[in-house]
Amino acid sequence: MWTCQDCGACNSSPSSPNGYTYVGTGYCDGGYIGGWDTADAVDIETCAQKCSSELNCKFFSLQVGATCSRYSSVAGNCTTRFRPNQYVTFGKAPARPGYVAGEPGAAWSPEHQKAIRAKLIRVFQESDAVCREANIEVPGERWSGLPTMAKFLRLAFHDCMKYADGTGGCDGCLEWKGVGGRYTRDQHGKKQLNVSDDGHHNGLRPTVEILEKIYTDPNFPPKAPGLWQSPKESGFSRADLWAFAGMVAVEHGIHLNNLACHKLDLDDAHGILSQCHPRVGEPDCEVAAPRPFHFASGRKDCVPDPTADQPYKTFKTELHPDPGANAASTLAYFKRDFGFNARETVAILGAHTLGRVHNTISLHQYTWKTRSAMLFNNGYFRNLASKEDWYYPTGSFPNGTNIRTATCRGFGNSRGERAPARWKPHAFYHLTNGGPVQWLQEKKVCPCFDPSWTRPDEGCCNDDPFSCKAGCEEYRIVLGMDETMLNSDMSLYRQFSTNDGIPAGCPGLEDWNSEAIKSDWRLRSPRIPSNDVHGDSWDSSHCPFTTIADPPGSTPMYRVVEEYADSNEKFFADFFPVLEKMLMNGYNASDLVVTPMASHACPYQDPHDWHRHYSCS
Ligand code: HEM
Repeated sequence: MWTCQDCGACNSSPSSPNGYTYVGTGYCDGGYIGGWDTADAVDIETCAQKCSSELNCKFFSLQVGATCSRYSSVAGNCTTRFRPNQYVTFGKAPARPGYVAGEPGAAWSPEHQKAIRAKLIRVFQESDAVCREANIEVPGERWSGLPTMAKFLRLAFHDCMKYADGTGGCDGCLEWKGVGGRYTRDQHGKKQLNVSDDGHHNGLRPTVEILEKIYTDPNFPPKAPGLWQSPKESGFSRADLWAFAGMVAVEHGIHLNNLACHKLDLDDAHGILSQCHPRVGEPDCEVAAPRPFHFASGRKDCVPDPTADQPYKTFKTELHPDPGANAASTLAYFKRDFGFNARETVAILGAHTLGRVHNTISLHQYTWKTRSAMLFNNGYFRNLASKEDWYYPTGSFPNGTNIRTATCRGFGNSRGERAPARWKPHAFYHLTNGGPVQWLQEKKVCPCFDPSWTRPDEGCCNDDPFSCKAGCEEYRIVLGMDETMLNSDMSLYRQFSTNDGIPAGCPGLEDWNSEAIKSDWRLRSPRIPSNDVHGDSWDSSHCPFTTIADPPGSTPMYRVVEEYADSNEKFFADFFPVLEKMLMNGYNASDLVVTPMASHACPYQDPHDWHRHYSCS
C-alpha cells in the first residue's frame, strides 16, 4: 500500500520523476495495460522507468510493493480514480508542444519506428477493414482506391515532387487538384477525353487519410500498438511519416516475396492467396535487403494553405512525370527535379514492381507483374527485358475450373519450359487522340488450357492442359490482367520518340499515328506491313535499345535494365540508395537526422483471427 512516508510528503504532492507530472491519489479507471509485478512497484522512480519503457504508457498508478499499474491514452485524462488511500498517480508530461508546420520533424526512436511499422503493416494487410474502422470513404470502385502497400510507395514519391516554382520536395503536402476524381467506365473507349494535366495524384486520397489518422490518433489502428501521444504530438512531421511508410512498403514487399518463395501452390498460410512467384524453385526467388534503409527524420511540412480544409492539401502546381513520354523526357524530369542520373532513373522506376494501374484513376489498365504485384523483386526488369518466364492466364480450364483460383502453376512451352515474350503497343482510344498507349506483353505458350482454342484437330493437345505438341505454341496476352508497361517504362529499354503519347521513330512505326489509330480498330496496334489491317503484329524488338547514357560514357540505360533483370542484388544495391535520395528531395543531408531503420521482426497475423495483434520487435 502507498503511504505518505513513501514519497516523504503527507500534506503536499509527492515530487514528480523527470518527465512526469503529479495527477493525484487513486488509480485510473480506464486504459489499463499492465501491472502487478512487484519488481516494478518498488518506488515511484522504478515505476516511472517502467512506464517510460512503454510507448503506450501515459499514466502510472503506484501501490508500493504491490503494483505499478500502467494506463494508455484511452484512460483519457485520468480524472476519475479509485482507492485514494492506496495509490498515487503520475502522467507523462508532453515531451514537446507537438509538431509545428514549417519546422523540422523530431527524430524517431527505434520504439516509435517499431510501433508505427506494426500499424502500417496492419493497414497493408487489412486495408479494407481499416478504412471502415476509420470511416474513410473510398471514392469510385473500392478495389482501386484502397490504401494498399503499393499506394504508400506511390504516395512517398508524389510527396517529394517539386512545385512549378522550383521549391518544395518531401513536405507532407499534395497538390489536391483532381485527387479523388474518377473516370467512369462509361467514359472508357468513348474517344472523348482530352489529355489533361490534372489529377496526377489521383487515387491517393484514402492513403493520405489513413496516414493522417495514424498521425493524429495515438490508438489507431486497433489491433496494433497504441502510443501515449500521437506522432504529431510527439513532434514528428507528416512528411517523415509518409517517407517512412514508403520504405516500410518496400520492406514488406520483400518480406512477402520471400514468403511466396516458400508457398506451396495456392496455400494461403501467409495471406498472399492471389500471389504466385514465377521464380519459385530458382536460386533468385528469395531476395535480401542489402542493408537496413537509412531513415531520415527532420523533413518540414508545408505551412497549411488557409483556404484548404486539411493541412496536407495545397493548390500550388506540382511537377509530374508523364506516363506517355519516352526515356529522354523521363530522365530530364528526374535529373531536373531529383538530381538523378540515368542509372538512378532506371533504378527508381523499379518501384513499379509493386501495384498496378487503374483505368478509373489514371485511364491506364492492367499490371506490371501479373499475379505477383505485392512481391518486391526484380520482376519488373525481367518483364521489361522480355526474359523467359511462366505465363499465368485468366479464364477457365476445359473442365470449367477457374485457373486463377485453382493453381499457381505457370504455363510454358511444349518442352515445359518458361516461355519467350514480346511487347506490342496498344492504343486504348479513351482520348481524342486515340491514346493512351500502353505496351502489352505476349508470351509464346501452349494454348491447350483454353477451351475456346480452335485448332484441336491438329493434334496439339492431350489430356494435360499444361502441355502441347511442339510447334503448337501461340503468342498470348493475359486476358483482362495483362502484363503492361507505360511508355515511360518501356523506353528505358527500347528507344523511341513519342508524338502526343503515341510511340514513333522505330522502323515500322512510320505510319502508325493518331489518324491511323482512329481510322480502324484493327490498327490500335501497329502492323507489318505498316497499317495493313490484316498484317502481322509489330513488336518492340523493331526499336533499337535505349543507349542514353548519363553522365556520358556511363552504362547505357538498356544495359542497366539488363543488369537488374539478371540480378536482384544489383537492382537492390542501387534501389535502396536512390529511394533514400528521392525521399530527401528538397533537403541537404545536414538538414536531416539519418539513422539505420530499427531492426524488426513482425510476425504474420491472420486477418481472420479475432485475437490478432500486429507488433514488431
Ligand atoms: C516516369 C515516372 C513515373 C510515371 C510516369 C509513373 C506513372 C504511374 C501511373 C500512371 C500509375 C498508375 C496510377 C493508377 O492508375 O492507380 C503509377 C502507379 C504507381 N507508381 Fe508510378 N510513375 C512514375 C514513377 C514512380 C516512382 C518514382 C515511384 C516510387 C518510387 C512510383 C510508384 C508507383 C507505384 C507503387 C504505383 C502503383 C500504385 C497502385 O498499385 O495503386 N512511380 N505510376
